Amino acid sequence: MTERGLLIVLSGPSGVGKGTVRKELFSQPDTKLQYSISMTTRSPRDGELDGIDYFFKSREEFENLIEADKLLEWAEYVGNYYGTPVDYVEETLQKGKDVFLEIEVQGALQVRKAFPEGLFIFLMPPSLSELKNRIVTRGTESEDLINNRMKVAREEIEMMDAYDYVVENDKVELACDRIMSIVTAEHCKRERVSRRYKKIMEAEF
Ligand SMILES: Nc1nc2c(ncn2[C@@H]2O[C@H](COP(=O)(O)OP(=O)(O)O)[C@@H](O)[C@H]2O)c(=O)[nH]1
Ligand SMILES: Nc1ncnc2c1ncn2[C@@H]1O[C@H](COP(=O)(O)OP(=O)(O)O)[C@@H](O)[C@H]1O
Repeated sequence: MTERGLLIVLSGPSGVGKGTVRKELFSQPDTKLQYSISMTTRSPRDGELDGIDYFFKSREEFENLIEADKLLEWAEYVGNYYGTPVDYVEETLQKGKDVFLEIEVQGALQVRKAFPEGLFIFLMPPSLSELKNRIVTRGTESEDLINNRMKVAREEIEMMDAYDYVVENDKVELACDRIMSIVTAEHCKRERVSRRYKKIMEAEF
């Protein structure tokens, strides 16, 4: 039987660099991680493509997915719905592959309930002023939305204790290295536990 893959959840406040870090991780040709593309009712930003960045849905379509139990988790975040397709996650883990979710805090806490064995990583900005600086520099949000996101960000940072690891995103490459070291260490730990478990179960009694 194939060992199930590891579910890796990366979250953190808006603007901390989750998307940037995730793209950098997935640009590495030897990556074995599988990215789960989320559903959202947010409008595509310039350059974003349906089925690549997100599956873009109407509110009605999204609510139908909730009704049909097609989402592992979902959350309403700054006026839009975001959610993770459950079938993709389940099927990929079943094949023994690691699935990577990049989601906000409310959703991560729901995943924690469904997958307590998952690996939960919180991406932290070097400071709140640097966080605001990054959101402003990205230039995708109006002033109102930026203030809204900063308010939500403070509440999100308070939730970091619910995660297994906190990783600082000072430099993108360093944050990626830290995340990959955590994933590698977690695999080693699970293999050791699994070998010990097999040894106990196979022993004569
Ligand atoms: N709960 C949940 N959050 C998601 C999902 N996909 C993306 N998000 C999060 O929703 C928030 C807003 O995403 P987005 O509008 O793309 O803005 P950005 O990440 O700040 O550039 C971010 O914190 C994302 O990580 C999802 O499937 N579920
Ligand atoms: N380590 C970093 N140092 C400086 N700027 C960064 C870093 N990581 C991300 N950024 C910038 O911060 C902004 C927000 O990053 P993004 O990945 O969109 O954040 P999130 O997905 O968490 O909302 C972008 O303009 C991005 O280029």
